[in-house]
Amino acid sequence: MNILEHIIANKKKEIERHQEAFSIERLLETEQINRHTISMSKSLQKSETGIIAEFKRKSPSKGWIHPNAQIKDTIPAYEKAGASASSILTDEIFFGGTPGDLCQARKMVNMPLLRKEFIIDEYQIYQAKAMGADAILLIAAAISTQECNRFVQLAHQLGLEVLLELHDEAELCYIENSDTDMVGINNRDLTSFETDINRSFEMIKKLPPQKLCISESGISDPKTVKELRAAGFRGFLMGENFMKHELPGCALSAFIKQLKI
Ligand SMILES: O=P(O)(O)OC[C@@H](O)[C@@H](O)c1c[nH]c2ccccc12
Repeated sequence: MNILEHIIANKKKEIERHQEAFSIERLLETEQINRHTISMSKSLQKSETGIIAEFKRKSPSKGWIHPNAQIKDTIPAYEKAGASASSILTDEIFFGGTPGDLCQARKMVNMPLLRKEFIIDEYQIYQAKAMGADAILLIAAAISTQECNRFVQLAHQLGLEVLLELHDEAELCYIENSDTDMVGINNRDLTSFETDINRSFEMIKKLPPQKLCISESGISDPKTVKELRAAGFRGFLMGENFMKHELPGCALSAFIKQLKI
């Protein structure tokens, strides 16, 4: 079993547990379910920098990055530093996040929030809305094209935007029939953890020119962001580079200053 399969096997059990504790009917009664979401794609389109700053305490590839990071110390600081959006990991076992992290962040900021999760079931999309997310991630490698289309439709019904993550050419078929708002190219191979920024440069040539493209993972240099922007990317998803610092918001602020030079 590769790591992605391992995560998904655990996710299935987690979804069952969550659903038993809190049914879809109950999610539909929560406060955030009717909230007007903020458009992440528009925020990226109008931003000069396009940084999506991620909140991630640990990862399967790096182990613990910032075990005691707090939402209250990080997410408002990301917003103040000029993040166009924030991505919040809600996976507990592998990434050290909690659903409560996203709920807490929602109360503190007005920037768009992406629920970073391994979505394999409609239930998680209702959950994302109830937590206060504005957008969800769908990972092509984790779902079929049929599931992808179904999940995009449900997300849109709930007012959530969709970031569809692709890794290689074989996954281009996922964008053919689905109406995703943003396409992400993950520079990290989720089965081997290797990162290669050239993935982004190669894949963008194959994407329809009108798609809003985001480069994800392994970015640490403002020069790389500038090159990716010149190649057509409008969003840059960065986690470890900020989270490895005691104060991730300060690290983002310094990065954005360098980007503007
Ligand atoms: O910490 P990095 O290398 O800057 O990467 C951030 C983000 O792209 C990465 O966390 C990520 C991209 N796609 C994912 C899917 C699931 C979990 C995590 C991810």
